[in-house]
Amino acid sequence: MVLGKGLSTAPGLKDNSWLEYSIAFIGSGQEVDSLSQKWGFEALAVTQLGQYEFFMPGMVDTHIHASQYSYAGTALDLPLLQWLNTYTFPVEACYKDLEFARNVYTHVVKRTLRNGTTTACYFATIHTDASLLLGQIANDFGQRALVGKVCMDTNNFVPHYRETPDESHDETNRFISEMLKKKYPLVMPVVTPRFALSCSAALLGHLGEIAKNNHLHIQSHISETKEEVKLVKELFPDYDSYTDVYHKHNLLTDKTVMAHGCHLTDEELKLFREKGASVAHCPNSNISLCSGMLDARRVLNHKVKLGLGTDVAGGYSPSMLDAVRRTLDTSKALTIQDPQYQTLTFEEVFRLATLGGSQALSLDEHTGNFQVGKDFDALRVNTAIAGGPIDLINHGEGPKVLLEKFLNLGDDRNIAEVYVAGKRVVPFVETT
Ligand SMILES: O=c1[nH]c(=O)c2nc[nH]c2[nH]1
Ligand SMILES: [Zn+2]
Repeated sequence: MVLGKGLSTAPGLKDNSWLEYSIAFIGSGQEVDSLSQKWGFEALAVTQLGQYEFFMPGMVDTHIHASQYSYAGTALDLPLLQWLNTYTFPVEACYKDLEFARNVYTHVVKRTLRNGTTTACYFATIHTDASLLLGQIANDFGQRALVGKVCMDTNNFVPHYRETPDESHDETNRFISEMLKKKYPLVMPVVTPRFALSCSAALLGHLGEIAKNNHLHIQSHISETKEEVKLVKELFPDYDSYTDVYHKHNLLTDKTVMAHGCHLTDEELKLFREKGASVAHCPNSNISLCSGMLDARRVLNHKVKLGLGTDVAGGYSPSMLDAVRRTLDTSKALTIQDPQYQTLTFEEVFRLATLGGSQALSLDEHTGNFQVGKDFDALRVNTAIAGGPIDLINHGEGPKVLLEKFLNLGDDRNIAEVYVAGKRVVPFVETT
């Protein structure tokens, strides 16, 4: 496949089923005639990219709270635990109201798709029907998504926003079975204990069993702040570590993604690696709530799978381009503290936002890069879009410069089209 430079092309797409299209072959734009004969398509049907355009893999948001989108960009003045009690729990309690849920969830799915998030791993709320609605909306707009009904049976500060252990267990089973019954091609349920401070040991045990028996994905939070780590130690004194709390409840598997991990020890990262669990790096949230700075290089050196997350609304931006920039900023801040530190490169961070994310969600068989057999999840980027945020002063920039400019300066105006599993999902098709 050739990027930009006025040559062609998109990867060849093979009809895989009634809806999904995977990449059948990758060839050079100069070989269109022979490729069209070999693969049986019309050479005229090939998409020709403009000089400053390219296709890139869709971005993977490995951690986003769809239910917190209504207050994104506000309420960033408290540390995590106070922030949850003051802003988050009262808002999440509103998702009992399905019309409220429909409005916010439609906005967040559209906003993230428009910003190039082809795959999202969502937290919803404790409400099963609203969580199912989020799955339906993601499916209707064509986004690939993992959707989690949040589980929490401990909440002393906002007691009307919690479940009994039995409710949480039964409603999780209902959520999973109803979601699987829908047979959405790209939307799946994910078992979602909020975090150890919100869940009794009994509930964690139930959720681990449910995930194991149904081979499901698992998501939660871990070691975001030092205060949280200290409280987990007090609440679970018989465990070796915060990670061990999840591990002993069968919640640390090769389909687990844990958000944050800023304060994980080397021993805990070794356990992550052993179990194949991954970390969602959420740098905007980590800085916005003054939680900590994840040393992403250390996670990578431990060979732990790592993706990026916006963590809306602890993170104020729903855009994965922001997550890319904050990841680079955090890495540079660590370099300021220690000039020997090996700063992440923009190419490495680009990989985290795409392939890294798909690996972190164990979806890399299907998405993350342009490889024959994977689904075509892609952004058509036009760095020179009229009225856009990028001025290309030097003519004839190569693909690497165009990509770096887009990652650092671009926004949704530069994302001309978004494809998920070969289907164009942005621009949106207006239904009325
Ligand atoms: O950033 C976060 N957002 C949340 O909603 C949350 N819940 C537990 N821990 C959390 N951290
Ligand atoms: Zn979160």
